Amino acid sequence: MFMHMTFTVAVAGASGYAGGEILRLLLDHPEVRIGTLTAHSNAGTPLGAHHPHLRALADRVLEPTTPQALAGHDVVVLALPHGASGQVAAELEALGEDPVVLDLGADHRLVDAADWEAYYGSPHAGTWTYGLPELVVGDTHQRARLVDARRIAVPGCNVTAVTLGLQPGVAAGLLDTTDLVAVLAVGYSGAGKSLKPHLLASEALGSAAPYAVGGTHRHVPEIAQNLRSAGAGDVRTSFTPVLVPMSRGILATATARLAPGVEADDDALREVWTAAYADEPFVEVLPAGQWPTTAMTAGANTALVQIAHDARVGRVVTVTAIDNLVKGTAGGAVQSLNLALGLPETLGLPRNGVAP
Ligand SMILES: NC(=O)C1=CN([C@@H]2O[C@H](COP(=O)(O)OP(=O)(O)OC[C@H]3O[C@@H](n4cnc5c(N)ncnc54)[C@H](OP(=O)(O)O)[C@@H]3O)[C@@H](O)[C@H]2O)C=CC1
Ligand SMILES: CC(=O)N[C@@H](CCC(=O)OP(=O)(O)O)C(=O)O
Repeated sequence: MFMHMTFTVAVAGASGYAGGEILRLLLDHPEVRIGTLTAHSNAGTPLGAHHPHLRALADRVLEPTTPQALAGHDVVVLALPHGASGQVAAELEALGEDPVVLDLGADHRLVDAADWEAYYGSPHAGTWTYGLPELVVGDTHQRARLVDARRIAVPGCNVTAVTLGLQPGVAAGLLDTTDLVAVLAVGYSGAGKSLKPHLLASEALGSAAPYAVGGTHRHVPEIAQNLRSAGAGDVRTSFTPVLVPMSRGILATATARLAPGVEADDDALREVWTAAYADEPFVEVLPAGQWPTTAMTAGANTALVQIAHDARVGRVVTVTAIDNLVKGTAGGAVQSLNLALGLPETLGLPRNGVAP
């Protein structure tokens, strides 16, 4: 049993998609009181102008994102563009504040500063405790490190899907990680709420569009970092995201050759994946023959996984569906926050999607 306590949570970037989604979840979280909400260009406007579905907070006026506005809370959520979150976190610390800070952006995810500089082209802000409880770390899981953590770097949404799909096979030594191929169907909310001409409905509806092709996507080093944590040596991933006309969701198809000398059929693979996630509240391997869809995970903090062996080409095929805004961002953040605060990991988090 845990002691009931109320934690005050400030959300920076509350006008955006990730900020709005964590507010949706926190409004139904029994141990949380929502404190200051901030924005940037939309400071001074009411939250209801940006998230009409969050009716209980409709009249809350967004303050400018300053360390002073975020001070005095138990928890601060940074739902800001990368670069901005590192700066705000440093300013908050300079003020002598030590809340639990969740960075939903990329600034504190990577361990290797050279990786950061190569993919983001700016100085590295530092490395925080990585917020993927299910990540395999040697003989244990990342959740052990999240208990009592004060600074949490929430993973990228594409990374979450690819990591959860491949990780059991990597941890069991079944996969050749030097030849990974990941192709993802990605919903538009992943790109954030700010106006981008190629995301206008007139451009995007009825069309599928690849982006960050040819190994340039910023999630490539983060995937490698996670799979190395799970036991891989060299990790090489061909990573291609494809925007598809849906507002939420990621369907990640990640494939790999079996490691030299390993033989496995569908049933053997399913046994490994199922055992790996048997105790996970938010990762499910579907029954044989059933494949994940994004609709099955919409609104839920659940990742759905299926595996097959394509014997003709000698590749293991994993398919993983998540809601980018829930398990891929805000839900994963609340899951890690629960661990950091000593609360049950599943508190306030939906497991079932809203399909159709
Ligand atoms: N969307 C997703 O599926 C995912 C997002 N993330 C990460 O979460 C973070 C937020 O993303 P998302 O909500 O989608 O983005 P949005 O564009 O929807 O929201 C961005 C938020 O940050 C504020 N903001 C913009 N520029 C600045 C600045 N220079 N300084 C301070 N605040 C600023 C905006 O305020 P205003 O409205 O006032 O301009 C807005 O509140 C990003 O780092 C993103 O990479 C991670 C995983 C998935
Ligand atoms: C559709 C779209 O653009 N999606 C984003 C995913 C958002 C995310 O995870 O971003 P960060 O790692 O920067 O936090 C992308 O692929 O970059």
